[in-house]
Amino acid sequence: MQVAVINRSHHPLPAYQTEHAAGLDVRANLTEPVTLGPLQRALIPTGLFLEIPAGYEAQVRPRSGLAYKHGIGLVNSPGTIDADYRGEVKVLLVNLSNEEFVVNDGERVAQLVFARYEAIEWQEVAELSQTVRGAGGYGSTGTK
Ligand SMILES: O=c1ccn([C@H]2C[C@H](O)[C@@H](COP(=O)(O)OP(=O)(O)OP(=O)(O)O)O2)c(=O)[nH]1
Repeated sequence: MQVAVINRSHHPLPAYQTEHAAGLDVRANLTEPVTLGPLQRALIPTGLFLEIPAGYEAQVRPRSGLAYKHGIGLVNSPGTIDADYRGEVKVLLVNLSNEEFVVNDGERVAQLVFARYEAIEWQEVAELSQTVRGAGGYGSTGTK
């Protein structure tokens, strides 16, 4: 699938790192570093502007390396880039550790996964079909 992109960052376009990688790592496009104290959040610009084909979205997902090594996550995980969005893709980072973290220019802060979605129409009804699960959830099937 081809996706139109304007790259106003000073970094190359995101690229798949391995043959079957689902995500394209996106880099912070910063004029100066951003320091995140414990539990602080910041909207990190990427310099990327997309035109995603109708029927698709881009999910902004966290990177496990940043999460594991530094406790850095996304506030709105996963973020959603709509097909009709023409603004800059931004990454809403949060520091979940108890130490400062500095986001430097070029840091790979998240990954973009492109995915199909279905637009639905509501069919309002009085009752839903019966199932074994019924309304059970939140661990209702056991303790492990
Ligand atoms: O991590 C994100 C999430 C969203 N967006 C952009 C693209 C998306 O299409 C738009 C709106 O996102 P969303 O629908 O999550 O925001 P909202 O809070 O519902 O605001 P709006 O009323 O603008 O839809 O913001 C990003 O750049 N990064």
